[in-house]
Amino acid sequence: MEQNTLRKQRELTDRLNRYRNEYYNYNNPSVSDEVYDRLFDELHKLEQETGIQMSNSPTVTVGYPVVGKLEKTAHKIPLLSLDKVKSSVDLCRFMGEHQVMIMLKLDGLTIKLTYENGELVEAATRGDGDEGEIVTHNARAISGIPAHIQYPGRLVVTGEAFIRPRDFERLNTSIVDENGETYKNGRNLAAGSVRLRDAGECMERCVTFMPFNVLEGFDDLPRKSERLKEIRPLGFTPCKYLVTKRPLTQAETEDGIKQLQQYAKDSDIPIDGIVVTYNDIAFSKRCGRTGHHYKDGLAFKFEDELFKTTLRSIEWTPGRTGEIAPVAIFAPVEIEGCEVTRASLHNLSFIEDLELMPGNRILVSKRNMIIPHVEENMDRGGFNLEAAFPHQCPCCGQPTRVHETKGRDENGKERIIKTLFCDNATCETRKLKKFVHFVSKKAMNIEGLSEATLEKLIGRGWIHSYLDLYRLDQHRDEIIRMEGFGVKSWQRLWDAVQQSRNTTFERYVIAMDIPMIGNTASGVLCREFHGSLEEFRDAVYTGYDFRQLPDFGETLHNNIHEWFCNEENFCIWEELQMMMNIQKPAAANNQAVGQDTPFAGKNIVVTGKVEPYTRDEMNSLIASLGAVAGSSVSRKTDYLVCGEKAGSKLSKAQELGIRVLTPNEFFNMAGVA
Ligand SMILES: NC(=O)c1ccc[n+]([C@@H]2O[C@H](COP(=O)([O-])OP(=O)(O)OC[C@H]3O[C@@H](n4cnc5c(N)ncnc54)[C@H](O)[C@@H]3O)[C@@H](O)[C@H]2O)c1
Ligand SMILES: [Zn+2]
Repeated sequence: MEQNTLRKQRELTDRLNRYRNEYYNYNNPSVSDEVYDRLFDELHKLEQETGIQMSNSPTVTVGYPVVGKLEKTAHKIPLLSLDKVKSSVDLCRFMGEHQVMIMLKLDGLTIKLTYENGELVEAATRGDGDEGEIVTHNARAISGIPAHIQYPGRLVVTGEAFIRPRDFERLNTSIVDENGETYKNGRNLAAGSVRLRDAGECMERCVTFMPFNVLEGFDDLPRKSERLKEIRPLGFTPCKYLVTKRPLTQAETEDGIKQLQQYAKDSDIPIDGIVVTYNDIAFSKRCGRTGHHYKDGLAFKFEDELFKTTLRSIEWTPGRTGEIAPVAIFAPVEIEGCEVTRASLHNLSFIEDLELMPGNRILVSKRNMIIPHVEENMDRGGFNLEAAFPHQCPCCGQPTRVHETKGRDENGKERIIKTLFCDNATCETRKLKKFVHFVSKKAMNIEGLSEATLEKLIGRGWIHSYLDLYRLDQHRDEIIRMEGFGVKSWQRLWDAVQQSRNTTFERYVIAMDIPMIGNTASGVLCREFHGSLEEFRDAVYTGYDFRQLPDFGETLHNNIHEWFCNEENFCIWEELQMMMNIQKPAAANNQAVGQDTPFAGKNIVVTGKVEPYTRDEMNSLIASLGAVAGSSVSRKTDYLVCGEKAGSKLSKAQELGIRVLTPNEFFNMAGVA
């Protein structure tokens, strides 16, 4: 038992350290803070039981040793973390009779600023508490850090560098991390930005600094709040706080927290809780510390709730590509007033990582308040991959296959991802999903042909191939007699089928379901091959290299060639076309526009705000010029149209020597000014 507890303790320590490294060094954690904090509490409990703490335990250390390339600096006074509580009762107990400051817990990363005789001499991160990274070069790129102050001698302030939620929302559409993925939240982006080596790039990230403590200086003032007040005239904007005048009741405490929360919301300041700290500095010092935190303060953290339930089963359903997707079915839990019983498990690797087996107790959340997500398995152990998935397709009974791809996990990190496949092209569910795709809005857009109706028609044996949809009138009388059908609904359906014959290059290509060819790629192909399906097909047969097209890579290139190599695909491609009337694309009809401007055939990326146009409107304008609207800046980009408050795309374009246009220049050249 003792041995088991110790092993578990070691395992938890290692796991938490792995998460800390991801979080602090790479700004890219693989679990949510809720899960991290729960595991942390679990480890803490075990340590109390065994009386043993590993020297690298996260409960006795802070942050994580830094691995970055920036220069390091030692902290004379260690910068520690905060102890956490989850209830206002615990908070009141902590406050007792003492005067406290109730402050915003800013959600960013800690920065320490050192001034000597009025000059900023160093800005540093917290790092592992004893040693941080020097980020002085970025100080002028962060708002709220005065370079010179009217203060003789030494002044050291600590505070938080953060990105306002509204800025994050705007920036996050264009900024990606080293893996090309967008940042999960403002904290990670702030941490990534402050540690950039290029101050220019940092500047674009709109990072703000707010002090929450004066570490050295104003030594004659006995209270923290007084020292914080004194730095305001020096040019700082300290973090918002309330100072208690007498002991607060629980209701008053909760009220104070609400007030601060509202303030943060109104002022667009990101917080993840409230900090309470004793105001008297001499008393605070006497409280002492642990390896992890000073004992004079506490954090009351707001967290997304996790709901405990039991995994009943895993449902496997093949999709149209043959990939069999797993869904967790669990005992009902009520989340935000809705009963939830299902959550996607994404793929086999996700199940393997969580070691999920029916009967396990699991924690479920609603990520961003919307999508149910299985966060954690509380009963790990005894997992066996082979037993975790069906070896026969649940639909057609054919053997399944585990497919391994180099991919990225849900946080954007590269890894091998295992997915389950049914390779049987005639697998009924696969077939059904293919038809669902074929008739969908983006593809042939046959209105009113629902999945349920398709299932019935396939079940009766009336549709085997897409062509059969256009011959459905052969079964008109039987369809009219079908349950839920009648003359009117048949007529509506048949009209919709007829209507869909008037279609476009893009829709036709999307409907064919070439792997990974969707809206964007089909648009590119349409422009490249002048809206002609024949020209596109001929290009395939003469070995056209699709990698030369914007945003087309090796995989897309191969997908197209492989698709056309399949005899059946090719027959459908040709035969179905004869039933269609393919409309010419707008740009080709409107040659004059396309040829008059320098943009025809060019790849144009837009960044920042281009008033009064929305991004969609800009993209259609670009398309109408016979150009391609790219989503990211690369060597294939010809022009970057740079609106207000541009992000990292601008520096990328400058780096690559790509021509940058102001919106006005662009409109002039396009002749739409
Ligand atoms: N998801 C993951 O994998 C992962 C990994 C490691 C850590 N984490 C998260 O980070 C937390 C630990 O990080 P931490 O040690 O920085 O602790 P913390 O962020 O919970 O609290 C301490 C920090 O709060 C900040 N702070 C903000 N406003 C403050 C104020 N007014 N007064 C004092 N301090 C203030 C300071 O930077 C201080 O260092 C964990 O609880 C977890 O939520 C997550
Ligand atoms: Zn199957």
